[in-house]
Amino acid sequence: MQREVDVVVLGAGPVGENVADRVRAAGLEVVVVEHELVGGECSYWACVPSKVLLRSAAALRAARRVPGAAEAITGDLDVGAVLRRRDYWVSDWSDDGATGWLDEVGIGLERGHGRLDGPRRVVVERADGSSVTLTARHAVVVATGSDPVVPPIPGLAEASPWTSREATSVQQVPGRLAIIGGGVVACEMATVYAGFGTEVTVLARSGLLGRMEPFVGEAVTAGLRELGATVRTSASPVRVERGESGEVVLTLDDGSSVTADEVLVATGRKPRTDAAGMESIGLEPGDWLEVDDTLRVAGVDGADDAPWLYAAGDVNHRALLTHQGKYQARAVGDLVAARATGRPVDTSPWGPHAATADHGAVPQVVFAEPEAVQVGATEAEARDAGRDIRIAEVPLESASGTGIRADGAEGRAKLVIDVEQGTIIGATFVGQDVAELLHAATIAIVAEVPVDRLWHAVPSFPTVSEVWLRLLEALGRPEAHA
Ligand SMILES: Cc1cc2nc3c(=O)[nH]c(=O)nc-3n(C[C@H](O)[C@H](O)[C@H](O)COP(=O)(O)OP(=O)(O)OC[C@H]3O[C@@H](n4cnc5c(N)ncnc54)[C@H](O)[C@@H]3O)c2cc1C
Ligand SMILES: NC(=O)c1ccc[n+]([C@@H]2O[C@H](COP(=O)([O-])OP(=O)(O)OC[C@H]3O[C@@H](n4cnc5c(N)ncnc54)[C@H](O)[C@@H]3O)[C@@H](O)[C@H]2O)c1
Repeated sequence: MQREVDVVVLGAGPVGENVADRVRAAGLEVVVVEHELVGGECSYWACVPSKVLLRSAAALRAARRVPGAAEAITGDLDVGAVLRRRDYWVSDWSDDGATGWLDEVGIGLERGHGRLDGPRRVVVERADGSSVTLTARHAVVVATGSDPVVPPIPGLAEASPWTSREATSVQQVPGRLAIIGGGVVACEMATVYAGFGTEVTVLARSGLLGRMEPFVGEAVTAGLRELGATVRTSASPVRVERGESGEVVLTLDDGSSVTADEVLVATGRKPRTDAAGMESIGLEPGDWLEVDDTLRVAGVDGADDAPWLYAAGDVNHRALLTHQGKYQARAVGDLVAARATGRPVDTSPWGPHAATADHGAVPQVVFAEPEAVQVGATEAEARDAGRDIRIAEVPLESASGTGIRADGAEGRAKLVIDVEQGTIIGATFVGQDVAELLHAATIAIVAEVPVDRLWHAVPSFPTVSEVWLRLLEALGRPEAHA
């Protein structure tokens, strides 16, 4: 079967859905191709279930830190209720709601495995063995996301390790969980399972959350240990074995071993481009798709006269985050629609058709214990880039709102300021509930607000946001100009 449409979107995760939404809003005919669930990894096995699994224990910990509320807590975390709330949020792994929305807005859905088959063509193999060839009049947008990497540690693959999928869709909580990795998934899942009462051992070959400011990893290491987890840094498994009893034994490089009921691999992601027909258009299967700021894929057959292949979301490796992928989706969806309908195109930096923020303004919240958030550059990244910078760094509890919120609350806040520009280029916060502090920093970076002007952005008393004032005080009041 053959079908011609304006635009084909390969992959209906959060990013593919948003591309299709923008293209459809411009009146074009668009089909999304999905071989699993509409809504993608984020909705069913990643962001949504993980944050729901984290939330109940975080709320309980927060209440325990407030005398008066703490005394009202009469029991422990109800893990069964947490899992049921997770099941609700993932719609019991049904995408009926998502496909209903596609119907409502007039986006076509082809269920099946899609692969490129030369310029502008996508072949979809359906579950019943039939296939359809979709030809795109204007563009194909690849939004196929990423898969977890399982490192080649002897015995690991044979030991049926968990990936983030099993960890977020768990029905029977294990008594002991070993986690390989020290990144975001490792820290969030260690927080979830330690909160459930599981004996958690994190095996990180270096410190935790190594891409953030060093104080973040230190705070999360301490936070996880306080929850009862064992955090072993400089520890690498060299062999993994699941015995007949079902236990998993991990032998480490120092000769010691860890025994657990399950082992979670949290060692990064690889692109879903291995079985997507990349070779048919001159690209290498299994590679991340390199794009420019308009999300156009480089080095593609048949694109000499007019661009036709774009990639958004995890698959382009710019930022493996739902919100950033959806930002790219809005830019590329509108760009494809503008090009197709002859409307003006603006790919200039910060224009509607460019994903400029990907370079220096990507926000991320790590929902660990404690929360850790960052936008823009760390001090080390700024120094490596040769920038002339100033640093402001203060304890979170220097704002009285922090102490009112929770007894014994501790944390840290840090700004990286470009001296020449006089603007913030990086911000990091760690501590309870800092997630909601982040967007102010993102706005300051994207809008390039002069730090001197921030003295006029007055945070309310007594909120945690007053830490912004403490940060400005650390930098000093601006001088009046003669
Ligand atoms: C445990 C975990 C927690 C996370 N938490 C957060 C968070 O809190 N916040 C955040 O911003 N990010 C988070 N992320 C990252 C986030 O999940 C991803 O950045 C996001 O899912 C990327 O969206 P996407 O649409 O690019 O890819 P995906 O969500 O992976 O969607 C891609 C879709 O394409 C389909 N597909 C792939 N290949 C084909 C093909 N050939 N044919 C047909 N269909 C295909 C897939 O089935 C899938 O539905 C988390 C990730 C993990 C693993
Ligand atoms: N809250 C959020 O925003 C959120 C939550 C979860 C995941 N994510 C996204 O998902 C992506 C994947 O997360 P992740 O934690 O899997 O990756 P990551 O890149 O954050 O961390 C990978 C970790 O595994 C370690 N590692 C890599 N190879 C290893 C090996 N062979 N042996 C031992 N350790 C090894 C690394 O040193 C690192 O500590 C991230 O890029 C993140 O952006 C986001």
